Amino acid sequence: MLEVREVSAGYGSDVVLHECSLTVGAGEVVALIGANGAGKSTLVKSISGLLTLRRGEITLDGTRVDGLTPRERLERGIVHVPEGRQVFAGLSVAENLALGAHAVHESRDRGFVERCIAQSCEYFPALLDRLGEPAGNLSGGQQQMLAIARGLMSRPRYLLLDEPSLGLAPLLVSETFRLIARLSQSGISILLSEQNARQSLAVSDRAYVLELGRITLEGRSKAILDSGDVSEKYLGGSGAANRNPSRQAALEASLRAIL
Ligand SMILES: Nc1ncnc2c1ncn2[C@@H]1O[C@H](COP(=O)(O)OP(=O)(O)OP(=O)(O)O)[C@@H](O)[C@H]1O
Repeated sequence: MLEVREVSAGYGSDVVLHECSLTVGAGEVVALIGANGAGKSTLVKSISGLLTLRRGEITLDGTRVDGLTPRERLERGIVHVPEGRQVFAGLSVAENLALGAHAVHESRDRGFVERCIAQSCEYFPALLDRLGEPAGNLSGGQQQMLAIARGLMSRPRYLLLDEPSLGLAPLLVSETFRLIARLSQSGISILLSEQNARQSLAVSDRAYVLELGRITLEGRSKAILDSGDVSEKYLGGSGAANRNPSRQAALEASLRAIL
């Protein structure tokens, strides 16, 4: 089990998360839902190690991991697929995927990497046809698939998906949520950070609602969906991302730190 206990975190003098606690059990899909700016990405970055905690602790199967580097957490199976896809546009699809394998395996053995690519792309057959092309040539939806496939190259036990449906056309959004269900069936535990509350609740076992850096609601996803406890502001759709160049630069730096 992945356990986040009373975690506070932030940037500079700003405290964004206030004593947040959540768990992701083996084989579970857990949704972390909240509006733009609620702190979802900050919580995900705290778990993967891109952000240092101010307070609290994070354990994996009872062992503290919050003192570990992002790479050490990756090696223990905590894999972060960051918001905004962040594929390396100038590198080929295969090179982007290989980076995922190299992030955890020192071996640069070509056969090994090729086997990893074949396994990861079982979920994304369309990528197999385009391995030699620059990732920048792919559509937005395909780049999102590539970002997830790159995460799978690291053989996750706990996959942290940050806003995977953001900016995708409705058909691709549905496809992304179907993919999450398939990944879960293969035994990967998933923390799904999303603004798209309705579909996240539909695909997850349990959910937490994050508002202004605080967990304000938690429970079985179906019960939350049925109860109407989550207001229209969460169920209204995917919302628009709060994008600005400096934030985009910070996101890209995050990706480089993971890989
Ligand atoms: N790198 C950063 N430096 C400073 N402040 C940041 C940084 N990243 C996020 N923030 C701020 O932290 C708060 C929470 O942002 P966060 O990205 O965690 O929210 P979110 O729920 O993931 O929303 P979004 O959908 O916009 O990603 C916001 O006020 C945001 O402006």
